[in-house]
Amino acid sequence: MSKLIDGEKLAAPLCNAIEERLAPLRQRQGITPGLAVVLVGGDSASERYVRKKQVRAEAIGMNSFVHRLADSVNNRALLTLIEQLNHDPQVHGILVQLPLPPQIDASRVIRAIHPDKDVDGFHPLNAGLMATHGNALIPCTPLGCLMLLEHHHGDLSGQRAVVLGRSNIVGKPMAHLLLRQHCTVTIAHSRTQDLAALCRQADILVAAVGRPRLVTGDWIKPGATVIDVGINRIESDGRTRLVGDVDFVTASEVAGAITPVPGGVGPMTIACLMLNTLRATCRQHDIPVADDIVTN
Ligand SMILES: Nc1nc2c(c(=O)[nH]1)N[C@@H](CN(C=O)c1ccc(C(=O)N[C@@H](CCC(=O)O)C(=O)O)cc1)CN2
Ligand SMILES: [Mg+2]
Repeated sequence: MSKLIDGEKLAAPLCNAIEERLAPLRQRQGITPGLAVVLVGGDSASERYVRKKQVRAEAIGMNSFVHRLADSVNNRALLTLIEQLNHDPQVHGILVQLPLPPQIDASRVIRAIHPDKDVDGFHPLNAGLMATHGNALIPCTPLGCLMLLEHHHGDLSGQRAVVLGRSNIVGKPMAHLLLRQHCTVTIAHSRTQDLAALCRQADILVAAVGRPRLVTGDWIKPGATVIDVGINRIESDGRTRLVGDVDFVTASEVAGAITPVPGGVGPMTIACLMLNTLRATCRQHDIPVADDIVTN
């Protein structure tokens, strides 16, 4: 049986370390980091994730501002709100919860967020800086995956990594982060031929395709480290269950280490958002950025 990579266990000390940095910021500089989350519509999963962000931010002593907009909102109203938040000195981090309804131009919305406040790291400037080893705000889910990998796997240099999925939110930034750690990286996707054979070559396999239990044990190299980013709700035995992109039962018989769903990547996504909000705050106030909390 493989080792379980527990996301809650790593997220908790990370959040504690961030919380410890907030007291001196508040006492010596009078600064409380502020996170603004924009939620469009009433999607229940998005509601839950936004709530998690709000609860965690408040628990560690940040200010949290949630802006709810109707599902029918137009581009102009959303862009106007972002412009206000860009200029609000109480707000150090801005994110727009995805997905957005079809009438909204998501890429224009992301580009409207000031790059210094872009705590999701989705703005093209941050994406470009990350790809060129610059000082970027890094997308929370891939950053969390990297921390889990480094914690459990140690030095990643020379490891063969396969990233399943090419989204701007997870797949592409994950591949860049692994490359930065000197892995040999392949990005696989729906058109990749013989996906199973490719995955079997991976020392590190990151699955982020949104296909429930796609990756089974026979796709995994014995001893590999498997990071499951998928969060899929499926009906099973008359109830709704949360499963990943990896078939945990068969995969855990082969992998050396594996993240569960829930309790793996998800908690690290939220913790890394707190870290990005702290980093964005420090940068906006020209305070040395809390880089010693984690190094990547
Ligand atoms: N603007 C953004 N939108 C979305 C992002 C993002 O990073 N920025 N990522 C996902 C959703 N997401 C954060 O927003 C997110 C997803 C899941 C979790 C999480 O804690 N998952 C738990 C299970 C929770 C459940 O019961 O559903 C876990 O895996 O343990 C946190 C954040 C898409 N949109
Ligand atoms: Mg507390």
